Amino acid sequence: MPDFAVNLSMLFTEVPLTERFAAAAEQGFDKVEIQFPYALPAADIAHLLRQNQQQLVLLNAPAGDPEKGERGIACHPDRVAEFRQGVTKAIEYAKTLNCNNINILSGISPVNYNADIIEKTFIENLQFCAQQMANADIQLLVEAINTQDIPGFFLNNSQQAFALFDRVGHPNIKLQYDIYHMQIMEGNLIHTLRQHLNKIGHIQFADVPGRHEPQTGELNFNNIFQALDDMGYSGITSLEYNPSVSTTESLHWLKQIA
Ligand SMILES: O=C(O)[C@@H](O)C(=O)CO
Ligand SMILES: [Mg+2]
Repeated sequence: MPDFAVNLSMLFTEVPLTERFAAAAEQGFDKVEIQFPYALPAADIAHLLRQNQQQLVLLNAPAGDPEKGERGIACHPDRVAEFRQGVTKAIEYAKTLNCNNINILSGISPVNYNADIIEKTFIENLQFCAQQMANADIQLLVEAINTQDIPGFFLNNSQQAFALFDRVGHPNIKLQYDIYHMQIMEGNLIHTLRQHLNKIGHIQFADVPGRHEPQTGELNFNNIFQALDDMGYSGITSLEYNPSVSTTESLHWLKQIA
C-alpha cells in the first residue's frame, strides 16, 4: 500500500488550518502537506506538527497573487527577483519544519513575452532552485497542471517536464506527478509512472472528472496503487482532492484498501 499523506489545503477544510492537523491525525494521517503555509508563522506550524506527531512532507514556494489569478511566477521574465525571494522564504519554512520537498509552479505563460524567453526564464529559475535546495538538503519538485482548470499554464504535461529537466541539467529536480492533472492532459498513467519512475519524486491524486475522492470518477485507484507498489515506488502518495462529501466520509475508499 502506498505511503499516504494528506493535503491540508484541500481536505479537512471544514475547520481552520490550525485545526486540520488534529483532524487529520484523528483519521490516522501522520504525514501532511500544505500548499501555501505562509499565513502562519513557521514556528506555529512546527508546534502543531509536534503536537500531532506529524511530518510535513511538502510545501509550495510562493506563487504570486492568487487574487489576481496568478498560479505561480517561475516562468515570468519580469518577476525573477520576486520569485527567487519567494524560494528563499520557502527554504526557510522547509528548514524550520523539517520538510524535505518544495514544489514549484511555473505559472501561466505571460502574453507579452515570446515562448523562448518564457522557457529560458523557467529553466534558469529551476537551476537556481535546484542548487539552493540541494544546499539545504531539500528535493526540488516541479508540478505540471492541466490547462482545463488553469488555461495557459506553462508546464502542463510530463514529457514537457522531462525535456525541461534535461535542459536544467541538475540532479536535484523531479516531477511532482499529480494523477488528476495527468489523467486530463495525457492519460496512460501506469505506463508513464513505470517508465519514468526515477524522475518522479512525489505523487498526488484525485479522481477525474470532478477532482473528488477515489470511486467518484473514471480512475481505478486499486489498480494504480497496486501498480505503484509493484514498480517499487517508495515516495509519498498524497490525497489532494476536494471531498464530494465531508472529508471524513470521503475517506471510505481508504478504509477499504487498508
Ligand atoms: O495540483 C495542485 O493544484 C497543486 O498541487 C497545487 O499545489 C496548486 O497550488
Ligand atoms: Mg497537485
